[in-house]
Amino acid sequence: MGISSILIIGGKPGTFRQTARAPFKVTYVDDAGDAAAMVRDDEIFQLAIITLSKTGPAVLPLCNSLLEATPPAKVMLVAGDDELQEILSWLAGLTPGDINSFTRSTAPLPEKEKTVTSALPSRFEGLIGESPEMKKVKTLIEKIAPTGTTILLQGESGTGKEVLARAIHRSSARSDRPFIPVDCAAISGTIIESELFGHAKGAFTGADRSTLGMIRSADKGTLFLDEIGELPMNMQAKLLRTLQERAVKPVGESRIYPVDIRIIAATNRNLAEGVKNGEFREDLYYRLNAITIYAPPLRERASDIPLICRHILNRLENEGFTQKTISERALTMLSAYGWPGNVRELENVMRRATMLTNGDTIDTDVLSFESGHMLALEACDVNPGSMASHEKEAIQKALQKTSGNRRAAADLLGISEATLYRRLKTYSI
Ligand SMILES: Nc1ncnc2c1ncn2[C@@H]1O[C@H](COP(=O)(O)OP(=O)(O)OP(=O)(O)O)[C@@H](O)[C@H]1O
Repeated sequence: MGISSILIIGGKPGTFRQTARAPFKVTYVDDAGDAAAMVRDDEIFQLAIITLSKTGPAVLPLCNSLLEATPPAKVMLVAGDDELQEILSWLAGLTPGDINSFTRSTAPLPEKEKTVTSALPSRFEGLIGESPEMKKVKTLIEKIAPTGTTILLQGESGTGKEVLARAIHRSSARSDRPFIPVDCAAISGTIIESELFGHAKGAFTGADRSTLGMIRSADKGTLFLDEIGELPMNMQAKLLRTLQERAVKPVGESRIYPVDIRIIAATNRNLAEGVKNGEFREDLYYRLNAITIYAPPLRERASDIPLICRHILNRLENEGFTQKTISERALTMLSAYGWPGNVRELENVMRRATMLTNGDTIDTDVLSFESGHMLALEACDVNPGSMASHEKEAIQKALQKTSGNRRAAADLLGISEATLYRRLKTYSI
């Protein structure tokens, strides 16, 4: 079944930002009656967290609806906002796989400590790879994670920089405190200051209550600044001051608040180049790259591909896909590919292949990717001609699955409609 979906009832507005990038769907509802209506309307939740101080007597019928739903949801009752806040910061650090172990360990009225301990994921969970390149990275993490040093993660998109950051957090003394990821590229320039540093009530139009901001939400924990190279110059200056003074000044406030955070920053750009071009502050660059870890691209650790594929297949099974294995021939083909999108692209290829495979075993006929990136084809029993025929077959299967709907087929194949049209012409389909 593997529904990665959580319902949260009650709680203070503004406390939920921590789970904004959590790798599962989170739905927030203020009112227990509304929540019960959603369950009656057949919305499926894997876990419901109910704040008792906000729900009153309506909690009983709601619990009944959740427990009687098909499949039944796990229910966790928390007393008030403080407990909810603690659980949310902890959820933000989980992966979809963790959710299963978490819910397995959750009784309707859990003892908090017991639940927390049994749900704690292992340090390197989600960081799959036994190649010499990955082993080097893991050894480095073991050495530097406990020191609390600021770390800069460099690597191409999709190489697993966020996975590495979570592993560092878990291996540190801060592991039971929040891990707050911030995608600097995804927050618009106008709100980034208040998102990061918080704001006072009335600081600007629409600021009807004060907020903590992500930096203070990460107090005693780890702040993961993804795509740091995209941070606007004025925010770079304010971040630098925060790091130097270990204090935050929210927008519209005159006072400053001390914070104790570990920073892990990540970028797929060459930051040193950015400094040279005047796009990134040199002082902040030196502050951030006390230690740099390079996330190796997948093509440089192709020996990890079979392990990662198995991991992805397990994850897909947890999401509700039927169990599949992968043929040796398909693995050989995957190992010959250049993976410009790294592990993220491999996940997409495996997801598509799983959807297109009717039997138990994923084979080469359902693997589709840009053949321009094939490597060393002569080293395996695959040649560019067979690659084209596999691609053609994958397109035909996708069109069959979508009853000829080209847009849906393009989505299934993970390519644009324009690319699909070009391929249809090329292969005379
Ligand atoms: N070593 C790994 N083992 C298993 N899965 C991985 C590994 N590395 C990355 N992934 C998976 O690949 C996907 C991309 O990882 P992640 O978001 O950490 O990459 P990233 O380098 O931060 O990408 P970007 O630069 O685009 O933000 C995620 O779904 C992650 O779970």
